[in-house]
Amino acid sequence: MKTVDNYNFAGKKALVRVDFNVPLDKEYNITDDTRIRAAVPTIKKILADGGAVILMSHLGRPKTGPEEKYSLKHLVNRLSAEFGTTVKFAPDCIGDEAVALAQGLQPGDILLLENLRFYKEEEKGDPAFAEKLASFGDVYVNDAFGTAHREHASTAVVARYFPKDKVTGYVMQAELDNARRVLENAERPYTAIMGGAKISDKILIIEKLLDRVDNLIIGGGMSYTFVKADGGQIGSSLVENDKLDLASRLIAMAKDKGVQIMIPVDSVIADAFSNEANVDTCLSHHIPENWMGLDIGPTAREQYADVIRNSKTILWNGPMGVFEMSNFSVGTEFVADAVMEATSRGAYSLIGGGDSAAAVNQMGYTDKVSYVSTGGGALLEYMEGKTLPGVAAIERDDY
Ligand SMILES: Nc1ncnc2c1ncn2[C@@H]1O[C@H](COP(=O)(O)OP(=O)(O)O)[C@@H](O)[C@H]1O
Ligand SMILES: O=C(OP(=O)(O)O)[C@H](O)COP(=O)(O)O
Repeated sequence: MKTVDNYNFAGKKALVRVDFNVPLDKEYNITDDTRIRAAVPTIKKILADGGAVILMSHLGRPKTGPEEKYSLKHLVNRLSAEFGTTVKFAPDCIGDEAVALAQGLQPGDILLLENLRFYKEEEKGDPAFAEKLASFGDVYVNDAFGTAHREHASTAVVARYFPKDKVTGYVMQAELDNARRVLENAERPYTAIMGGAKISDKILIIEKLLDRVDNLIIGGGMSYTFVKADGGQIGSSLVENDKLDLASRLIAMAKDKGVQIMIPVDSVIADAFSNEANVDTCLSHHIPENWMGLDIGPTAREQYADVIRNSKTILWNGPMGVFEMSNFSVGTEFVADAVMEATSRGAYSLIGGGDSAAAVNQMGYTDKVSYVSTGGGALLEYMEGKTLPGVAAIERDDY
């Protein structure tokens, strides 16, 4: 492996792709800094060698250019405090100002570039955009495990401009080492728990996981696409209508493969997406019009906890409900409790994803599970046996 440990950064400018896609509240305070803390050792290694660091990341999923709530400037104070230096900020990730700031960097300096996704070229993997980013550094470091499943300009394409000087960081190495252990040696019963809101990304992964797991537990916003596909009435719950056929096929496929697929029998419902909304409980197949499922219900909780407690390997990505709101956090807490209990009895529990890590931290369980990964989708894709583009771009000489 080409890693930061085998590279001397003295006198070099390191272009470091990190995953600083952290949750922010309405006042733009960081509500969970797991991904920032994770990136610190790599940055410190570069600085200790006598290098300078140019940090680049995305934040959220901006659709049409710059937006205040997706600005990485909200992270500057946190980073400056962490490193005991004033972290410089380029308010545009490319262009004259960024060029001048990068050129002026001295050993020990840190520059943070504005959100790469303010340019559509980032997600398109545009080579000209990647080349502009590449011009800032002498060496490319990819430490963004959470985004390693994306073949974007900054996560993969940029590596082409550093044929000899490209390495992975400590986050990437630790994550891959840990995930590989589970991938190659999962004790049974093996249970995957999937939830959250990124349905179209994660539903595709289920098919591959069906070849590996004994139980597949579905919760969170993803549930209602399955409930609707199964003929249920889901009110105004989150749904991806173009994935209904796929959801039906997955239910049938699980039966064929002898995998127990679990969809929440009941849900906590609300008449608005708010903690102040009216709240009730009902069967997930009979959610009234204009009400939405925002958490798994009391029966589903018990059923899920039962299966989890009896598992020997647990892979969990995505909260069971809108855990950020106290009225809809019980399902996630229940599942977290069961994961913790199974772990204390010797199971290996791997929990991944920005929001999932935040949920586990919020409950104080981080040290009571086997490993908390900074990646959600990336972890799942790796666990289905895929080569991650962000890793391939570093490892392959011909990328
Ligand atoms: N039933 C639901 N309806 C709408 N959103 C939900 C529901 N359940 C969970 N969510 C939201 O899903 C988000 C996390 O999804 P996701 O990004 O897929 O997870 P992770 O970041 O852990 O990979 C959380 O913000 C949570 O509020
Ligand atoms: O938060 C992330 O992934 P996750 O929600 O799967 O944990 C990563 O930063 C990737 O973000 P993306 O799914 O918008 O490419």
